[in-house]
Amino acid sequence: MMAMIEVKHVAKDFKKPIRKPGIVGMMKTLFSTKYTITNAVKDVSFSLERGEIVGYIGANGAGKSTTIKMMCGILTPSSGEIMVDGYLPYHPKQRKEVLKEIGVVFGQRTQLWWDLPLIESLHILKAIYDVSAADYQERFEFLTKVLELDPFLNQPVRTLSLGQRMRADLAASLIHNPKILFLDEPTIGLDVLVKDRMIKAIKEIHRVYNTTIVLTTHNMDDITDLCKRVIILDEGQILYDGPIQAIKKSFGEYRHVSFLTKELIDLVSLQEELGKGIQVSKDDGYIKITLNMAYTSVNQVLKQILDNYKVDDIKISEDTLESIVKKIYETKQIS
Ligand SMILES: Nc1ncnc2c1ncn2[C@@H]1O[C@H](COP(=O)(O)OP(=O)(O)OP(=O)(O)O)[C@@H](O)[C@H]1O
Repeated sequence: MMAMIEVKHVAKDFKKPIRKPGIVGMMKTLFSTKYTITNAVKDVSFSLERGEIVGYIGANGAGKSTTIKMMCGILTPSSGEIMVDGYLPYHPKQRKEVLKEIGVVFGQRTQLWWDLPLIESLHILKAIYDVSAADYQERFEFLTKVLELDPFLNQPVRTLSLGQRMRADLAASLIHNPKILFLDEPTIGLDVLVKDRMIKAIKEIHRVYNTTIVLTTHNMDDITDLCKRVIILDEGQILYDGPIQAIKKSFGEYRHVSFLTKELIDLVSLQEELGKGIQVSKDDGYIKITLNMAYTSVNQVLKQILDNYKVDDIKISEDTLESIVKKIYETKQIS
């Protein structure tokens, strides 16, 4: 079966003339042949099957938006090839076909007509995408329900709150029932409640339409809630592509036991007492023990603490995806 998205050895370089200061410099810049080259994306390959949801993550400037823009046909790769449902998105003759297949939400800016009521924007999109009346009605009802658009359908987009605007944008990106949805920071700036509703709606859309979704975000909760697979990008290259569970496994062999006691504790001797694979530190009044499960167990550590100290409070935690990903960015490697 053909993959829904196939990215093959794609690279993208941006060429920018080196600017010289002042008006004379500006004139010189115009005729200059000197450039700086940014290799925003270097040799990236992956493929997505129909209905997959993948988290495309990486630090600022890693090349995420550049990849998304190439998959949407806004930018052309410097080398390599991208196929979206069998079409080249940046090919002038195939662009139109690809646009029918994709929906895009850029959290940072709206795609809607600012002064028009949402309902009118949806009507315009219906005409642009040539959606039949029956299809439009079915999707409109579904989207109005899952995204709770009713209260503000008749308001101009510029008067919407950020949460309402994001929901409106998501509805607009889906009115032509695309097979693929690109979400670039869809929950940026949203409060926890609104964010949760947005995530729920995306899940429901995926359940009903089996949409292939590429999600770019800095919010690891979104990734954990929505994706089974992540692609981690670093300086234009893929550092990891696989199940979230596997990263958690390879980095998640650490547990943290934190306890509160009134007793005076010498951290160095505590560390020696507890043995191999243990690190002891202070954390907000608590004594924090980080243990490597390859050497010891939470049970063992708990027993030692409770046998030896009078404990007022105790907490056990594991690394969150957030802290694991931070470690991966820092060490730039994955075991
Ligand atoms: N049009 C452009 N012209 C020149 N350089 C660009 C252009 N677009 C992006 N870049 C550069 O390419 C690199 C990758 O940028 P990109 O926007 O893809 O990163 P990102 O992973 O989406 O980052 P962020 O999380 O900050 O959105 C950056 O160094 C950026 O400055």
